[in-house]
Amino acid sequence: MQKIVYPAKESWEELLERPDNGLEDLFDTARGVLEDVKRNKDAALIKYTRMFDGVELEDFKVSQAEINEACINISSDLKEAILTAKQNIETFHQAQLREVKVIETMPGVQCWQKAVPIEKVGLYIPGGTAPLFSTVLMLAIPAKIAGCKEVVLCTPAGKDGKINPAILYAANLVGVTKIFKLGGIQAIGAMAYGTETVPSVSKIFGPGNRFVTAAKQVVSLKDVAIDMPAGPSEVMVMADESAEPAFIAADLLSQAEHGADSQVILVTNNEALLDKVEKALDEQLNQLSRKEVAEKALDNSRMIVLKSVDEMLEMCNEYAPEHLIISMRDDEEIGAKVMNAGSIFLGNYSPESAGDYASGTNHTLPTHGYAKSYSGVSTESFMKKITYQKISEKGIQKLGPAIEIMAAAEQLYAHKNAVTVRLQKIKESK
Ligand SMILES: NC(=O)c1ccc[n+]([C@@H]2O[C@H](COP(=O)([O-])OP(=O)(O)OC[C@H]3O[C@@H](n4cnc5c(N)ncnc54)[C@H](O)[C@@H]3O)[C@@H](O)[C@H]2O)c1
Ligand SMILES: N[C@H](CO)Cc1c[nH]c[nH+]1
Ligand SMILES: [Zn+2]
Repeated sequence: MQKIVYPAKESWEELLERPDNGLEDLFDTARGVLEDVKRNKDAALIKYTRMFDGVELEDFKVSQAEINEACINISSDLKEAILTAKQNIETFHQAQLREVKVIETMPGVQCWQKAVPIEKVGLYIPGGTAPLFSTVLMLAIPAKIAGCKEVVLCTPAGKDGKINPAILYAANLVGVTKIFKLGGIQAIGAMAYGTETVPSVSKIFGPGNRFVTAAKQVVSLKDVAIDMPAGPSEVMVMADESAEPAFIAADLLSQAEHGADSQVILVTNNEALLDKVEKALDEQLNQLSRKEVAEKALDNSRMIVLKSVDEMLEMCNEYAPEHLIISMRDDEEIGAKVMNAGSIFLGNYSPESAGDYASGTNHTLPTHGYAKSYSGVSTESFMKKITYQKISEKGIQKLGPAIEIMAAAEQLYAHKNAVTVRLQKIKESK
């Protein structure tokens, strides 16, 4: 990991650059594949699954027999752990449902807003390098709490043509049964446009690699809504002298092992930490099965020493990390000043992995600086809001003249008349 001490402000932008994942070229690739899936449906899915996943498949739908078999093959320890996570994620996401509140903006003018579920949603579960069954919980639980009627799940099959049993177990546990063996751009195309076997949906959720992220962005331009661009994982650790170097190294590696295009950044006001963290990284790297992937991600990564906590905050807000760990004495006070981050972990005992799996918060989060403008997935992401209003005779008498004047000023006389005819009727009835 590159070490940088007291960088000049002018160099920050360059320092904080994400690894170039060639997204521009990817958009062209994605467009081509998506067009083909739209036109040739299942035939295109067969072709691209062979081409990109190296799997020969005729039927993408996972059968109930496959789900049942997967459930038998999960150890009781893993089942128990998944249940703990499920409970916490349910508790946190259930609490996000809001009550409908009727607001009287003026006498006789009542307005309210009701959230209703998006009826058909598609969940993408990454499976290229690691089968992220935890993502099933993160997406399907809020979808069910929101009340979505149709939940479609796509995830790539392994070379044996099978889906990892833990993904099927988690899906079955939360009541998702429309599961398809599809990954990458073709999975996004199938859910966006529908094919002979895969139903189309109104909104697509889920993280994924750069191909998946590019495809989601392309289909979102006109065909279907998406949650957000949730690409290669990243973490920023803000640390002072109270931080534990071994914990920092572990947290950096936890996101580095996701992929070679992940990025991890340490920002500190304590220069002495750098060597200690570097040593801990070397020790811990050797114990990882995904050492090579993590090493590549560390090449994209930096340790930066800044002069003050204010500068550290400024850098964090400029970078807008997907995950932010604050291992500092005043963690809560500093955390309250953060404007741009997907999810924040406070103190020495809140590892980022807790949010990835089981504390209850959602791990589907905006990456690549999108935390400046997007939130992570929540129950609300699976809902849309409808506003209602009910205006009484008294209400339209009070509000009507303002509407008439504004409509006339915009020269929209039919708008004005919709009020005028009502006011006249009230006058005549008196
Ligand atoms: N931001 C978040 O919330 C979040 C959460 C979890 C995971 N992630 C990220 O998700 C990603 C998961 O990536 P993954 O690769 O393991 O799984 P994936 O399922 O996202 O991608 C695998 C698919 O990519 C397609 N693909 C591979 N090479 C291709 C090529 N050359 N051309 C076209 N398509 C190709 C294949 O069809 C394959 O099925 C990681 O980058 C991880 O960091 C992000
Ligand atoms: N850290 C990932 C989000 O960037 C989520 C995840 C799933 N499993 C492990 N981690
Ligand atoms: Zn993770």
